[in-house]
Amino acid sequence: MSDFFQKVSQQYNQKLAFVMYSKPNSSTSFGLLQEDSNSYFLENYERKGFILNSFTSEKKILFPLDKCLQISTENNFEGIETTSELKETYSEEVKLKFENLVKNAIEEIEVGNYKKIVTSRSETVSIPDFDFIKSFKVLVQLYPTAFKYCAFHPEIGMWMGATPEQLLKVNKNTIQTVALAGTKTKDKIDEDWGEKEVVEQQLVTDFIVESLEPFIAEKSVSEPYTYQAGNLLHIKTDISAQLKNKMQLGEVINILHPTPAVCGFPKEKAKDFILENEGYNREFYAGFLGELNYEAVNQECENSDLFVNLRCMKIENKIANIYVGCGITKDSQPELEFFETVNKSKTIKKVLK
Ligand SMILES: C=C(O[C@@H]1C=C(C(=O)O)C=C[C@H]1O)C(=O)O
Repeated sequence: MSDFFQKVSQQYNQKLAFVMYSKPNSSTSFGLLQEDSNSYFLENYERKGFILNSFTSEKKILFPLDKCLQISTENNFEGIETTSELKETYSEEVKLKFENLVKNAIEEIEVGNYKKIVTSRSETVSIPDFDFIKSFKVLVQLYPTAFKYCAFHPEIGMWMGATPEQLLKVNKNTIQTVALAGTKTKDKIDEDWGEKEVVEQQLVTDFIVESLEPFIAEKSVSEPYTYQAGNLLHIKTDISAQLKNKMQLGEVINILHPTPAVCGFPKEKAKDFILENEGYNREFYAGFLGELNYEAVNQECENSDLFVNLRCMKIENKIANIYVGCGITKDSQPELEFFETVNKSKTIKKVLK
């Protein structure tokens, strides 16, 4: 085993916090190994470190840079098997329960209370022979364009994922974000997007652009385009702008998170619907994670690189809890939405084989 993974493995054996991650299109994995057994939480957005922020923002775990050993490795993991087809397995009971949640959301949207609600579910898979280092390597190999990570913290256990969605990238005063929504499988690449997906994604773009307006200048918004994430395709719009005041980073994050891509619109009402109706705790799923105020090499500035925690799982006692959701609008069909979550769960299930 390489030195990098040996250190991570020792860290885990001592039940000390760590995170390892590899950014989109990068050939490097980074690790932060916390040197003490304290729990650190983010109190303000001037801190430097790796943050794991829960969906409701109740928990903001920080791996402070000044308390961590920083390590890295090149991603040339040889001999890792990454190709295998998955059987679809789900119970009728699970399907019915999710379809009822979706129906409930559609009814609320039809009476005009919401424009969009993102409903989700968690699914458990038994993993008696799970090896987190091997699974992380497979994630990195399988999803080069995603943000891949594996984090362990005594407060929250082990989480792992490969997300296609950037929440916010900050470089000097330039900020970048995306509106990502609408889903179909890769084999439908030549079919046009349906009206439902186009409307659903535009709503995310409009929310982001309108709510960032007071904080930004010189914005640039791309045309929506098709973006591949594993076996799925999404509609994506790239948004960039100049931040008027760097001190407003925390406010910008609070405005963006959770976006209508993972929560709904109007935001606070949709969050309440989710908390009251989903019937389970999302914890860190659909929260965000990543680098906060890292010193950029050769630049006199600090950079942040944050991602929405999607296509992820929590590992607990030889069980993987996989989290998957989908955006519901008035035109949603409950059964199709259920199958969308089944397709999304394959991203993670592939690394459990
Ligand atoms: C909610 C998830 O994904 C989000 C919802 C999407 C949709 O509804 O089409 C697409 C991409 C993500 O913004 C998830 O992966 O769990």
